[in-house]
Amino acid sequence: MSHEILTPDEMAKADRLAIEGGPFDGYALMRNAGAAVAALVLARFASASTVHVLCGPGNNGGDGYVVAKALVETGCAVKLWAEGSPKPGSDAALAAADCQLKAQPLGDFEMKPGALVVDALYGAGLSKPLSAEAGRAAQLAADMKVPVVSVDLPSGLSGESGATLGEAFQATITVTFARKKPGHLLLPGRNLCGEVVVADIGIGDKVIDAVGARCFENVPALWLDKFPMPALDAYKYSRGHVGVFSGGPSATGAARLAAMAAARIGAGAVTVLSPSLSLSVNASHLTSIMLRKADTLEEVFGFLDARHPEALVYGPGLGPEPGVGNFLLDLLAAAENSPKGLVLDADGLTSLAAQPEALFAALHRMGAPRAILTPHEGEFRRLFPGIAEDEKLSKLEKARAASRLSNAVVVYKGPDTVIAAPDGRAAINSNGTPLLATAGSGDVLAGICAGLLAQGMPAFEAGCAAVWIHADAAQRFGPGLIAEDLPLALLSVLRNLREPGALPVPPGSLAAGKTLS
Ligand SMILES: NC(=O)C1=CN([C@@H]2O[C@H](COP(=O)(O)OP(=O)(O)OC[C@H]3O[C@@H](n4cnc5c(N)ncnc54)[C@H](OP(=O)(O)O)[C@@H]3O)[C@@H](O)[C@H]2O)[C@@H](O)CC1
Ligand SMILES: Nc1ncnc2c1ncn2[C@@H]1O[C@H](COP(=O)(O)OP(=O)(O)O)[C@@H](O)[C@H]1O
Ligand SMILES: [K+]
Repeated sequence: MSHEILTPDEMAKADRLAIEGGPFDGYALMRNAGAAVAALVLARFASASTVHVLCGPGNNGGDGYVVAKALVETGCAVKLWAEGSPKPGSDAALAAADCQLKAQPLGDFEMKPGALVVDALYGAGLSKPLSAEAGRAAQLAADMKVPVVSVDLPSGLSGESGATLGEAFQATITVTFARKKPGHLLLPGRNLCGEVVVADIGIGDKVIDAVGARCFENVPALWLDKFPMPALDAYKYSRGHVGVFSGGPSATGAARLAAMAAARIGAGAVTVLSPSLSLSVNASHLTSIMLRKADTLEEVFGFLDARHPEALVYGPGLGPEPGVGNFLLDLLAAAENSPKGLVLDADGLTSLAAQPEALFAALHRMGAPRAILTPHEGEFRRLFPGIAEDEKLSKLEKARAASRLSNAVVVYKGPDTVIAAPDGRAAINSNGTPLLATAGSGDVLAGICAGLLAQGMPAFEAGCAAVWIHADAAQRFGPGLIAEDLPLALLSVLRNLREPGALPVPPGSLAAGKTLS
């Protein structure tokens, strides 16, 4: 795998293990890193009039000295500006000594239009806000609109959290090493990095495996081998049955969006469970989706006993009243009726904000994580106030803590959606698009999650796949997208995922692209 995401501590461990295992020592890794940045500068910015390399006192600065030396040797005009000087005996000190250019103090930094800035001030070791001089340099680069190549991370950005400690550089391209860090994908970091290029500096996959990272960029390779394929002898119920709870007469659309999405992602049967007052409005809008009256718990149990749905969607359009939450708790308390899979979204989360412990206890009683919670920022804050308010935690750590607490897969939504499992695995999504910021798109996501759960996909992989597919569908549809468009836009995503060779076809299954007609 190459989509692990390493925290700065994990990267430091990789660095240590790589040096112990050879063949590269620390300075050789630094030379490889600097050479990769210099090669990118030459490939992308050959016409820059002058390359200004800004070096800090640590190893990030060490990389900068290597870049400056390599560029001078190819004939580039290079100026070197330094804040502090490397510790004697460090790799960075070796790099500074090997660099023939004399550094000027960063406080005097100036440049002309047409230049390029290589930002090698601070990377993984950022420990405090940028100094006034470094902040001024970042501002000058922004004001003069010169391109900035940041080494490892834009200086001022935390690689751990994606947050800034005061001022930060706005990079055009960030060159990082071996693997991405959370700060490259979490906001606002993702915006500050520009394009992220991962350079191989000789830290092999075995070393990365030994680090044991449990966070990944959410790419199809993470879940494709668990993606459901209908067996040749499939029938509608064996392909998975999803039940979606509908709201009252003026709030039924959300459930239908979820239901359509569950069907489009491949569930063989979908039933909308509707209060009697909403039956006629639901009936007038549903065709292949089934409809069943469910005013009382007994009626819901009747459906569960008769139809054994593999997954339920509870929340969209139900209303935030505590009674909505109590209904769910009563449903979950009846162990023999406990659904195999559950997606809790929107009002299903908000209605339990006054008694989250009761929900978490019920989810723990369900055993292996079979629930997916899909809170947006506000819902997360309501359900997990203690975690949400902890400013020391990144979005990644918050999602992980919430997942452990609730024994559910948590899909913490937003432009940088994080999916976390109680066992510590997590994924950060990077194909999100602001086109998804449209009413009802979350309901569609809940339906995709449930459709995948119902087809037997494990909860973590189902959450990851749903988030990626949802965003890919929006990208493919393009501007003008509204939530109603998303279920149909899934077709193009699915077709692409199922291209011959993209998915393993289990024996006895339909070959990719074939239909049963
Ligand atoms: N890991 C790897 O595999 C490889 C890593 N490599 C490179 O190493 C980089 C990490 O190096 P690093 O650990 O030396 O940290 P770095 O970012 O240079 O800063 C530390 C120094 O800066 C100081 N300092 C911090 N913030 C400050 C501020 N705002 N204002 C002023 N000072 C501040 C801090 O001071 P202190 O906190 O100790 O007071 C310390 O002196 C990594 O990003 C990558 O580029 C490559 O060579 C290839 C292999
Ligand atoms: N700027 C954005 N970039 C990427 N994804 C976004 C952005 N804004 C919203 N989304 C996604 O759109 C969906 C919105 O869900 P939600 O807030 O529950 O909306 P609704 O309740 O209207 O359905 C989520 O999947 C969220 O991650
Ligand atoms: K940097």
